[in-house]
Amino acid sequence: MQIQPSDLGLIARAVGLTKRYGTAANPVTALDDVSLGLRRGEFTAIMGPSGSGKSTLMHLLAGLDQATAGEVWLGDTDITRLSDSALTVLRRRRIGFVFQSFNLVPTLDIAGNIRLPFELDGRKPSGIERAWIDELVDTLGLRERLGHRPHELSGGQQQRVAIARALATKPDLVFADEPTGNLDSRTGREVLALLASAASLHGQSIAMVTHDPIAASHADRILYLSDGRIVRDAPRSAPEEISAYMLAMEAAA
Ligand SMILES: Nc1ncnc2c1ncn2[C@@H]1O[C@H](COP(=O)(O)OP(=O)(O)OP(=O)(O)O)[C@@H](O)[C@H]1O
Repeated sequence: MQIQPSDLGLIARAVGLTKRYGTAANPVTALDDVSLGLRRGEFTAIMGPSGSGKSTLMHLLAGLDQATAGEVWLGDTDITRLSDSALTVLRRRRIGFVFQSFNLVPTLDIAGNIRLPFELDGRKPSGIERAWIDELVDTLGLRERLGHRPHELSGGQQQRVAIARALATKPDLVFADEPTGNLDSRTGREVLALLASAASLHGQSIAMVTHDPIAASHADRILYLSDGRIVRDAPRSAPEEISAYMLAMEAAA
């Protein structure tokens, strides 16, 4: 019997993932034969110097970009073989995104933006889902802002709306690109605690790209990338240790 990734408790898996840009004469290998598994309920930080391939890895795992070679599995589905429309549905139902360019809809108010994933899926939130959205809105301090439009909010507040929207449907997998980048340290800590509890309490898998050793210290696992390869797969670590490793990587580059 063939072992399926879901049997191993893996929510996502990359096998021999490679991404090249540029021309044959002048190729850039952004990701070089990367294999990894993301476990159910695990909060993973992805770190590495600028240009090491972090965003490329996240985009490929989320099916937002096509690999040059290799496979990406979400549960039992090889998403590199899905049609665009099947991929869109799978992404909508199972993946949440918190990207730096928030992607909030300017014509919708904050409440509408947070509910958008349900609208796009053609359904209304259930009672339990509404209670969860209320909890997110309160934790993220957005209660007073629900009737406002995105342009009326600060960068940090827009970031928090993007986080509420990404977690609202409790997707299996959440990708976050520098989710605390625009936040003051107190709100940043609250957002990290929220991501950690989404993983530990709700069994969601969180993959977060960050340059911040303090943010990464909240994760269960830290993957370090250098030149498109995973050079270290570490368990939860203290900020000082993460920072020392990052400095050593940058010095060696
Ligand atoms: N569209 C593209 N065309 C050509 N090269 C690209 C493209 N996107 C990324 N690259 C290259 O691929 C490599 C990895 O880029 P990537 O954005 O994944 O790095 P990163 O680790 O996320 O960097 P940063 O921390 O600066 O955001 C870099 O050398 C980058 O210049």
